Amino acid sequence: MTLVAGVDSSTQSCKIVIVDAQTGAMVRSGRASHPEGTEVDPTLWWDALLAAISDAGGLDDVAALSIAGQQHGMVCLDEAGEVVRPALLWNDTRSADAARDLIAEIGADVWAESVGTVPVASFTATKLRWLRDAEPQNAARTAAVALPHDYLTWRLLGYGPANPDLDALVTDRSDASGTGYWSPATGAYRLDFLERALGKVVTRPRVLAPYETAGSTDGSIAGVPAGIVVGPGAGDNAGAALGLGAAEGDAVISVGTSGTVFAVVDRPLADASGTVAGFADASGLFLPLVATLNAARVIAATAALLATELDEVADLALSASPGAGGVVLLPYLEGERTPNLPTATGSVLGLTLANASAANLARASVEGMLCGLADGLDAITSQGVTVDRVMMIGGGAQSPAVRQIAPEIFGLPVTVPAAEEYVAVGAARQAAWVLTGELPIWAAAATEVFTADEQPIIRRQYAAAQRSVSY
Ligand SMILES: Nc1ncnc2c1ncn2[C@@H]1O[C@H](COP(=O)(O)OP(=O)(O)O)[C@@H](O)[C@H]1O
Ligand SMILES: O=C(CO)[C@@H](O)[C@H](O)COP(=O)(O)O
Repeated sequence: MTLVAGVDSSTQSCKIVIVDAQTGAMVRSGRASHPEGTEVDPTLWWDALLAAISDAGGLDDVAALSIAGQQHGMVCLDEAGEVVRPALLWNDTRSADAARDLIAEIGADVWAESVGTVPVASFTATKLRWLRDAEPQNAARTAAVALPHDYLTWRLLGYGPANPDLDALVTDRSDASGTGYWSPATGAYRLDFLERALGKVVTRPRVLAPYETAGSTDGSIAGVPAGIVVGPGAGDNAGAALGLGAAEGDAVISVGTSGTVFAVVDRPLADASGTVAGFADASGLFLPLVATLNAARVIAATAALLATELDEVADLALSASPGAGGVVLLPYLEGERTPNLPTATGSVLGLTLANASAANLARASVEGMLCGLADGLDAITSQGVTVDRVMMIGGGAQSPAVRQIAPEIFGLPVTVPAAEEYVAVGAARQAAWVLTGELPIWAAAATEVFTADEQPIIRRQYAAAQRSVSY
């Protein structure tokens, strides 16, 4: 049996799966935690990757490996291969003003036509503009900019401070498309956009084709044997699409640290409103995507508010009626990206003596979080993307309340595949593709389908609450 490995270096943790390259059957897995915060030293992600590999029993019998990861994070390297400053993550909103400036300079429509996206604080380009203005000494020291998964791939291939070849950095289409200076439509960097953001052009990772090899491990890293073929990797959402085998007609909703809604389509999208990001996918196609900053952790925050556990929040939420008796939670606990409200905070509205209960607050938190994703799904279909099936993944999809309430809000059945690390599975599938030259067809995961009558009151009162709050 030939084994391949896939990694998901996500916001909260690093996960690795080791599977049979031919069938995708799980053999073993491992994980390690990431530090909290919206800026993180990338060397700690590297430490977590090595810890996850060890937790999974090592790579001695693994033939190929790919790394997928959280998108957009700004990893700045100097000429010596040292990290210049902690990486700003996708959910760090300090570059909101930089996003506004970049749009003002050339116009949202030019951004969308040129690179498929309109700047928001999440994207790498806006973080680079922030660096240029706020930390010019660090901008001056920056010789290369990479994304989280690019940095890990580079380190895995034996590069780093001891072997600082910045020209050896590689990435893939899906993650490159989240920078704001690479075009999914042309497959080329817009160096003028990179220069506009950072004030200079620096080394950036070479963009590999979906099944092009990045190289092989060289045996220089303790715990990583020589000769493992390394794939180009992917952004985490594109990795999940590959892991699920998402096809035309499928919309995937991920309830992880971020909330995302995305679909695989055969043409690049350019939404000048900025709501839908016209990303590339990991198979050579395209991945229109809407992201929110507030998803699974809204439920965790509600558990903290109610001084209880996640399971109890779900039980409470399911004990309340649709609409939570009129209580609405606008879940902007980390600011928000869609809608673009980087400085917003969360609000609870509609409280009365009659409805003020733990059950209604629990339901309102699940409803509010899902309403943001339902708005995202609408934005994607309004771009002409056909959706026949909604699939829901991510840690938050393990909540019985999220599963059962989602169809009331989406107005569609919601398919939840068996709990699995689909980003890491997608990376493993890519590794098998790179190894064999053929994208393997793996059996689809078992699924559970959740249905419910649509409850229009939920989105109606959520929309009214949004209109009533000014930011
Ligand atoms: N049963 C559950 N109910 C609600 N949230 C959950 C449940 N299980 C896991 N989560 C949440 O899912 C999140 C992790 O999901 P995951 O998809 O791995 O995120 P990421 O990939 O962004 O790190 C955590 O915030 C965790 O609290
Ligand atoms: O910013 C985006 C997508 O544009 C996020 O989806 C990040 O890629 C983080 O992913 P998770 O850690 O939540 O999986």
